[in-house]
Amino acid sequence: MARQIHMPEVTPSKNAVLMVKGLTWLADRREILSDIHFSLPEGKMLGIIGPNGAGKSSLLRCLYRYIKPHSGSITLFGEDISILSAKEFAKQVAVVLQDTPHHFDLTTEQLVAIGLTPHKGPFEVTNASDREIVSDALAKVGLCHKAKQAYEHLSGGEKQRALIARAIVQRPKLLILDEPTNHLDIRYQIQILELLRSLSISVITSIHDLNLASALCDQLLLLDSGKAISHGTPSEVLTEQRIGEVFGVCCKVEVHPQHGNPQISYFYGYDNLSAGDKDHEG
Ligand SMILES: Nc1ncnc2c1ncn2[C@@H]1O[C@H](COP(=O)(O)OP(=O)(O)OP(=O)(O)O)[C@@H](O)[C@H]1O
Repeated sequence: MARQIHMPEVTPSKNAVLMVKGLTWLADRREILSDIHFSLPEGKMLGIIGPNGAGKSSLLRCLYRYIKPHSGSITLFGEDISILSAKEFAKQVAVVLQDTPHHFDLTTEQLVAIGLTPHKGPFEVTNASDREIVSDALAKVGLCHKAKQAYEHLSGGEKQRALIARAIVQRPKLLILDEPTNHLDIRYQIQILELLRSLSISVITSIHDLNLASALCDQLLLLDSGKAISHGTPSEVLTEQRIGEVFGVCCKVEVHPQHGNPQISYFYGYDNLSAGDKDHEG
């Protein structure tokens, strides 16, 4: 049976921060992302969801200019992102990745202060107001007590929170995160996503936990085998049928008693792996 695609029209909107049209990206002559369209309204949080190998990180890499799409366009406040200078781009877009280069020599607060760079002129030194911005960001992610400690000696979850603090300090208009909750315990998963929501900036984040995505994202974009299968509110995207088709699992979707968005319960003992095993392998 043909799968139903649920994609609203991408209409140019005055308050769209980001507009993606017809984005296609190939690696080794294989189409990894196929004709992706979506737009992100200002101040909203968009969760990119989908099975392993669906193309979530590849899409984010196109958005933060690590890779160049083979066709299609990406505009930020109406401007093609490929023509922005590195500094101009960094003033508007901050990125938090899972794997970051080692920062052996830096304390946590020094790492966070790197986020100030796009807003400073050459040779400008850190002043009292910069230090306040850094300590504010450390407080927001619960890391004040680690300010003077070597960043390399933080735990995986603490490093992740320090990187989010660095992105906050950058004061971006758009924040792009690749699985920011990966290393975090459940308390910090909720806290960090709530923090991101409270920043009043537009956020695009890939996320594996569908219940967390449902609770905290305004919109979801569901990818499968490099194609956008569905885009809309969590209630529009997270249906039992679609989750079954795309992830190959059996589930029940109910209304969450607190936030009213879908709450998914998974059933065990159903071998739907063949239906869900759609990585791009081969
Ligand atoms: N540079 C590359 N060269 C070749 N193949 C690539 C490259 N980058 C990504 N791919 C392939 O593209 C597909 C999508 O990868 P991507 O990392 O974007 O998926 P994902 O949805 O983020 O997966 P996961 O949930 O496992 O992190 C995978 O099959 C991957 O092997």
